[in-house]
Order: sequence, then C-alpha cells, then structure tokens
Amino acid sequence: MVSDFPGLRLIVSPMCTLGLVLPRLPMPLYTYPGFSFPWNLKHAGLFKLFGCDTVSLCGWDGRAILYTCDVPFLTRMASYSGSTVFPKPIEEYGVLSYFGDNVVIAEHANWRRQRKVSAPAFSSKMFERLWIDMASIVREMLHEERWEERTRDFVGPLPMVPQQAEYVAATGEIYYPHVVDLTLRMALAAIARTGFGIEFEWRSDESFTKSCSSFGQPFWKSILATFLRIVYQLANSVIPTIVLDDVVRAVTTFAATNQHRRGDSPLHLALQTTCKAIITLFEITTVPHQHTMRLQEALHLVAKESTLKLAISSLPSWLKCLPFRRVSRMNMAFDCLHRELKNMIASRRQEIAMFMEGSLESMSMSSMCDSDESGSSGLPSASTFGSQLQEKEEPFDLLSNLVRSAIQTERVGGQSLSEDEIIGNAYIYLLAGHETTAHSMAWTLALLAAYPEEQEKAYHEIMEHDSQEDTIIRDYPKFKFLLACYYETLRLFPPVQQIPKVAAEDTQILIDKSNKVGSDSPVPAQQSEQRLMPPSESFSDRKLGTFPSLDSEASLTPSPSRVFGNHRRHKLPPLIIPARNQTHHQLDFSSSLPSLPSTPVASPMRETMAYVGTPVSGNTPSSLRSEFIGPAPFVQLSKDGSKVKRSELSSNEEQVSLIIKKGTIIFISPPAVHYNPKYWEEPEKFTPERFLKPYCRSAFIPFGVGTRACLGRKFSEVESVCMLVHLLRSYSVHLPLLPGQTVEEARAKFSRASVRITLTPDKVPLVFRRRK
Ligand code: HEM
Repeated sequence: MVSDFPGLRLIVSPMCTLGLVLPRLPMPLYTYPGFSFPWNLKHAGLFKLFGCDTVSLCGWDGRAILYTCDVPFLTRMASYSGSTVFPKPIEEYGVLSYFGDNVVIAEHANWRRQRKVSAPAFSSKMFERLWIDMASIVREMLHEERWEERTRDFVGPLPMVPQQAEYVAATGEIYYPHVVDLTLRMALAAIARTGFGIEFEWRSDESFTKSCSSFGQPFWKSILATFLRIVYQLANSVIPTIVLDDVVRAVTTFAATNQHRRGDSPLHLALQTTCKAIITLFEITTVPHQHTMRLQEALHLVAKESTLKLAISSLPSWLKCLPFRRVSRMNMAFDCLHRELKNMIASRRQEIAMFMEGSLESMSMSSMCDSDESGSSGLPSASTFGSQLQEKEEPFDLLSNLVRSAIQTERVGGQSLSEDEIIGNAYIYLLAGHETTAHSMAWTLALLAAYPEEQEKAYHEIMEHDSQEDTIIRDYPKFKFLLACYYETLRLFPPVQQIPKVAAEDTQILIDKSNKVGSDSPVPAQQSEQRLMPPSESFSDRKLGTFPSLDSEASLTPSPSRVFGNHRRHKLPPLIIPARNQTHHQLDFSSSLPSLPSTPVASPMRETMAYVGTPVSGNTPSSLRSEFIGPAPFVQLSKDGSKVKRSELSSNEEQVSLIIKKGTIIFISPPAVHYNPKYWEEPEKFTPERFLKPYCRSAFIPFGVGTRACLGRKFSEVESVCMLVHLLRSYSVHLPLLPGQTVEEARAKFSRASVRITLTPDKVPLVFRRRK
C-alpha cells in the first residue's frame, strides 16, 4: 500500500500491541525503534535520513502506515477530516469509551453533534472563572507549601562538591527533583475547580499522596481475600448457601463476643487469638476498605492511573480483577468518579433548569411589573425574584456548561447528549486536559530556567501589567510574551506525538504544481498576510496579525467556523508535487515525495508522480478513475479555487494528482513538523520571539489540525499563562546544575521523555528562589 515511499521496514510495527510494550531494539532503524520513536527521531532521525517529508513504516506483521510531516499535505488532508474522506481511525480509540461515548472517539454526524453541544461549554464565563481559580491555586500552593517562609534567607547556592550525584538545595531555595509533581497537581486542581466545580483544597504534597495511596488492599490481603472467596464459592456448591451463611454468622458472632474476653489462662489466650484471626479474615473478605474515597482523591487517582486503565482495558476481563493493590485502588477511583459524576450531573440538571426557568420567569415578571407600575398584581416584584435567584450563584464550570448546553439543545428540539455521553465527555476533559497541560507547564518553567534572559523578559512583562491588585481574565491578552514562551515550549515538546487519520476511500488530491514554494513555507512579514495568524487566533476576534482580545463575549465563545474549522471559507494551501517528467531532484521543495531510491524506482512514471497507495501512471489510470464515483472533494479544487472537471485532470498541465488508497493509515507527526528546518529557523533553539513575529501557522500543530483540532486549547493557554504570571512575579526559576554540568547537558537531561498517552518527561528538576 505504501511501499512506493521510502521508509523503515521493521520487524515489529510501532502500531501493533507488541509495539506498545516492546522497548527499542538494537539497530532500531532496521529492527524496532520503540514506541517513543516520534520523539526520539523527530525530523532529523527519519525524514532527513530519507530526504522527504512523507515516509512509510512497515512491520513484518503487515501493518503499514504513512508517516508525514509535510505541512501542505497534512493541512489539506486534515481540513477535510470532519467529512468522510480522512476520518480518525476511531477503532484505535476504543478504550477511551470507558465512561461513555465522547467527542474524541466520535466521527461523522455523531462527532458533529457532540462537538456542537460540547463547544459552548468553553464559554467566556468559564474562562473568567478559570483565571480566578488558577490564580488562587497558585496562591494556596505557595501558602500551604510555605514558600515564602522557606525562601526567606537565601544567601547563595551551596559550594559544589565534586562527584555530587544529586543537587542539594541551599537555605532559601526550594528544590523539586521532578517539578511535574507540582504542575500535575496544579493542573488537576484547575480541572477539578473550573472543570467540575469541585472544591479542591490544596493539601501539602505529602499528606495528599499518603491518603491517596492508602486505598486498595495490600497485596497479601487481596490474595488471601481472593483465596477465601474461592473457598467460600466451592463450599457453597456443596453445602446450601443458607446453611453456610448461618454457620459463618454464628462463628463470627461467637468470635466477636469472645475476642476481648478477659482471662490469663492459655486456653483463654488461644480462644482470644483464634477469635481475632476469624474477625480479621472476615473483614478482609467482606470489607474492602473502611475509609471512603473522596472525590478529590478519586480525581487524583483517575488522572494518575489513566494510562494503566487504558493498558488494562485491552486485556481479558479476568486479568482486570487481579489482586494487585494498584489495580484495586484504580478500580475504586474510577467507580467513585463515575458515581460522583452521575450525582453531580443530576443535581446540575436541576439547578440549571431552575436558573433557566427563573430567568425566563423574572423576565416575564419584569415586563408585567413594568406594565403595572402600581405593583397591584400581588406577585413578588421582579427584583425580589431576581435577588432570590442571585442568592445562589449560577455555576459556569465546564461540566455545568456542558449540562446547560445539553438542556438548551433538548429544548430547541436538537439532538442532545445523553447522561452517559456527558459523563464520557467530562472524563475526556480530565484525561485530555490534565497531563498535557501539566507537562507543558513543567517544560515551560524548565526552559525559562535554562534561558535566564528569556525569563527576565517574561518577568518584565509581568511587572509591566501585573499591578498589586489581582489580575483578571481581561489582562490575559497583555501577556503576549508569556504566551509566546508557552507556544515555543509546545513547539519543542508537543504533548501529542501522533495524529492518526485513515483514508476512508480511494482519494485523489489535485495539486497546484505552479506554486513551488507552497504557501506554508516560512515567510517574511511582508508576504502573504492571510496566513499570518496571531498565536491565539481562535481566541481572538480573528483580526489577522493581531493578538487575542478578550474584550467581547464573542471572542470567547466559539463560533461555528471556529468549532468546525474554516476550510470552507479559505482556500486550501496547494500541495507541491513534481510535474510530469520532472525528477524529484529538480524540485526545490519536493517535500511530499520519496526522493531517495531506497525503494527501487521501477518505471520512469514512478519517478515523476507522487502518490500514496497504489502506483499510478502520470495520467489517472482508468481503473482508478472508475472508482471515483460520487463527489470527490479534492478533485474539485484548482489553483484559483474554481472547480475542475474530472475530464480535465489528465490534460491539465497545471494540475498533478496525489492518490491515496482506501485504508491507508496516515500519521501526522507534530514533533517532526516542529523540528523541520523548512518551517522553523534553528528549530532546536528556544526562541519565544518567533511567535511574536509572523510565523508559519500551519507548521504549529501541538493542538492538532483542521476540524478536529483541540477543544481545550484556550483552557490550557489561559491556565498556563495565569500560572506563570502568579508564580514568576515573586519567584525565579533555575536549573539545579551539578558540578561540571553545563546548561546544555541539563537541558538534554530534562528533555528526555517517553511517549505514553502523551509525551511524558522522565525528570525535570528545578530550583525556585524568591525575587528580591
Ligand atoms: C497542552 C495542552 C493540550 C494539547 C497539546 C492538546 C492537544 C490535542 C490534540 C493534538 C488534539 C487532536 C487529537 C486528534 O485529532 O487525534 C486534541 C483534541 C482534543 N482536546 Fe486537547 N490538548 C490540550 C489540552 C486540552 C484541554 C485542557 C482540554 C479540555 C479541558 C482538551 C480537550 C480536547 C478535546 C475534547 C479534544 C477532541 C476534539 C475533537 O475531536 O473534536 N485538550 N487535543
């Protein structure tokens, strides 16, 4: 299917189950590069090696995929992903349906419905609340962890001891061996408060982790309990249950009354010990845990153990009940969260319906009162009714907004979300929004520590706009440099490493070959203003080239085009494909093409055409053309955006086609795009300023591309900028350098990461000091 593209021929495909667990093998480019290969190889390790931006990855187990970092190609492809052409291979996402159907695993009409109902949940009031919540989370953290007190007497770093393996914090320094422990809790608190409206108090790290890890039974207890239950089941099959139950009840009652019996004789002691043992055994088998799990603890454990849950979901069901403490703790947490979400949704439904009715009623009453100025109607005045309502604050957290949107959709007769779908989507917010943002916040701090001059710029920006009074959401657009730092971090460490698509049908993409450089190459400021969007374009009112503005409600509420993508309004960037009889080597921008003859080029035609899937000749072969029955979206576009008749395809010298065979899996690689020197100057360097100048927007894809782009993008941006403002205004962050260690070495160390659900840093050690 993809053999015409150069690439890796591997023993194991990274996409199969074995690939998920197998570590990197020796000679990785011939055997197996490990599941973390997108991060380890980035652009230079694979695409540069093969000299083209789309390569194939084939395993001996038969799974073959196309792997691309070619911006024109992926932009065109992803812009249509909401349609039937390049959907997500949703069968790969089955495990995410644990709590219920949700927007991430939906496709086609189901996806449109879910996205339409869930997008309004990210409303301006929610962002207002997010800013307030995040600011108070940082404040509480600083207070609870006694940062001020601990950083009071800093005199300077401790003298270095040669061969020192671990950094020793000096007096007045706060040292985190892995700052992700801190950012994970901040991101969780933000999701808990603004996402679910839960009172999530900040407890010192130690006590919180301790209480969370106390759940679940120790391994030996679980084994014993399982054994006793099996014995009971077997005995049950021989002796009638009722008799067995009576015997157990009699024995335990006897044991309970006799376990504290006084007496010093050996007989008494033996009886007492036996009775205690019986009671313990009985407790092990019947009472799993005395202490009820709180929602805050359940949230923490669910977020922490989601990877385990997903891994276990694909195992046979009996394996899921293995008596490991971690597994039983995880199951408890998931059950608790599910139960609580159900209760919360039920109560929110009532509350929100009350508010909706209340506001309607107060409106109608105010009009009645207006018409009857003497107030002789006998009804409470509109203001009295309004104040009764105001006593209770209307909730605007994500979950409440989702419920509100579902109710509103129901009321206008639209297709709404079921309770399970609301729970499914709420769980996705937790899963999608927790680790991604937490890891990115940790890496932003680390990069600012590694580049002190950038940190100083960030600090100056904070000082410029952060008066002594608390900042509010309206101040957010002022922190341009901080947002640029966050973007640059996401470019260097994109949390999502692969974005999969599948060709649902044989598809022919018509390419404008005259546009050689392609409109997605990095461009200087004066060129192509249309493509130069501000870093937060989806948040702003979309004035090209301006920074996000939060002045209007509209700027925060997703518009249909923002929700569903704007591919209908804008012309898609053309793909660059060689003309007939033009070799790859003649091209100055032949990014979509296999350019090295690692796969033997069989015919001149192969050399001159770019295609994905079955080889085709220079002209669309009749066999393939006959498959294009019905609308083929790509065929309809020409250079000027007008329609091209199918019959013109073969003869039109300006147009060349790219053919993607049905079933081809295509993985878009954000790290390879972000490290592609074609789009980014000095891609390895941390240069936040690049986002303050015109930049290649289509080559910045941490939040995905096209219609399926991230719904929570603004959530993560507002949350992170707010955290930086409130932390860096009083504290500076530094790398804990060991004797003889350079900044580059330290950066290489904190850049080590593995690909799990998202890119997960191995260790990010940081030191904080109080600013003078
Ligand atoms: C740094 C933070 C984040 C990154 C890098 C990120 C990245 C992404 C990416 C790449 C996708 C597209 C996946 C695909 O097409 O297969 C996505 C989708 C999604 N994200 Fe995020 N995300 C982040 C934060 C969040 C947050 C905070 C939330 C919610 C509170 C969220 C909710 C979602 C949802 C609901 C989707 C599915 C959209 C759809 O399929 O229509 N994300 N995200």
